[in-house]
Amino acid sequence: MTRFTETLRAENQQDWTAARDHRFVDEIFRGAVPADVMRRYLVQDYQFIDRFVALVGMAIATADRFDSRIRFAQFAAMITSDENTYFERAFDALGVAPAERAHPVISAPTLGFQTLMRDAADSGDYACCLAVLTVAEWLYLDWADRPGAVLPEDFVHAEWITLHNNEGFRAFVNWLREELDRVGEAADEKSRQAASAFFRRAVALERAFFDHIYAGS
Ligand SMILES: Cc1ncc(C[n+]2csc(CCO)c2C)c(N)n1
Repeated sequence: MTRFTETLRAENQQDWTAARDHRFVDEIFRGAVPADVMRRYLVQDYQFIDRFVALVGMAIATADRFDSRIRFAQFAAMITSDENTYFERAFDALGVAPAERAHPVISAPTLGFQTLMRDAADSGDYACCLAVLTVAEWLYLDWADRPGAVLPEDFVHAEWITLHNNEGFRAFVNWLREELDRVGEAADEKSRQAASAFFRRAVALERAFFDHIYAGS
């Protein structure tokens, strides 16, 4: 039987591929993302984390197994720890002012993501939470995973790649996919449809997010 996550990706192949093979991805591997584009990207991306952690919280609450709760709890601890100072260092290197880090004008795709994550959490449905989390992680592993690629010199570019293609991240994405396969295959058709709709919205927004950082440059 085809994996549920494979079916979901295939249903969204156009947006998925457009994101994975985006100009941004090509440029970041060459270390050639223009500074103003990288600045816009990271400033907007930084506005994700709050709703993202809330969504992980709902996944912890709605998971059907203790083991799954533990996985997500450990993931939440990792993404909220002080260990990763990438954004701070990147903002320093790119000269992003404090107000722009804390309270930027929120772009339409960022607002779309915030709404999507809120909607998924409000659904109180584990498969719907998983669908959104899986896209956010799996699509990033997919673009960042270029075996043998030489990393760019600038850490702003290089670390954004290695954050999304390291072994720990890969293992977590593999687990997320297995989890969504398992839960999706056990769900009734109506719940599966609901999770599919969240997956679709997430993939479309990932593409729109990459697109919009180039608008106007
Ligand atoms: C638009 C956008 N989509 C997905 C990710 C990937 N991502 C979102 S939260 C998270 C875990 C904590 O870093 C990861 C890997 C991103 N950064 N920006």
